[in-house]
Amino acid sequence: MKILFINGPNLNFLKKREKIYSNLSLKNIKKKINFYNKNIFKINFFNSNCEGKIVNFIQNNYNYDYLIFNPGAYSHYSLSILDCLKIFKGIIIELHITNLYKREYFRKKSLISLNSNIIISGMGVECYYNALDYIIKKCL
Ligand SMILES: O=C1C[C@@](O)(C(=O)O)C[C@@H](O)[C@@H]1O
Repeated sequence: MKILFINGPNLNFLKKREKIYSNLSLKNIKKKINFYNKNIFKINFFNSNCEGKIVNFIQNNYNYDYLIFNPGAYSHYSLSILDCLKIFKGIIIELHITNLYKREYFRKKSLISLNSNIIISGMGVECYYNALDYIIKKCL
């Protein structure tokens, strides 16, 4: 099973951001997730603060089985990422550490969700591990 694991802008600064996000860094999360890598799945990690780089990465790997994706602020306005997700062949799991519905009005709508199969929002950083657990259970 081949999984893309993408984080969008400012998630590389997770630990330094507002308290609502996490006291773990993205590096720590990746370390934990690496347990699943090779042992169970082939996971391809990517994070970027640049919209075009995210689009390129998805295009180059459009035939993966799953995409676990926290698009960060791009969730709310990136048509180019939405368009590019339409060519992605696998299942798209969109993640948000915070509960978007409890936040500012401009965060309540995710454009990306138009093309997501699953959305997890408000579970904290546990959402990353839960997305992987979901995939494991689907494979049983
Ligand atoms: O960068 C982020 C993180 C986020 O996607 C989340 O994980 O809760 C929510 C977005 O609104 C925000 O811009």
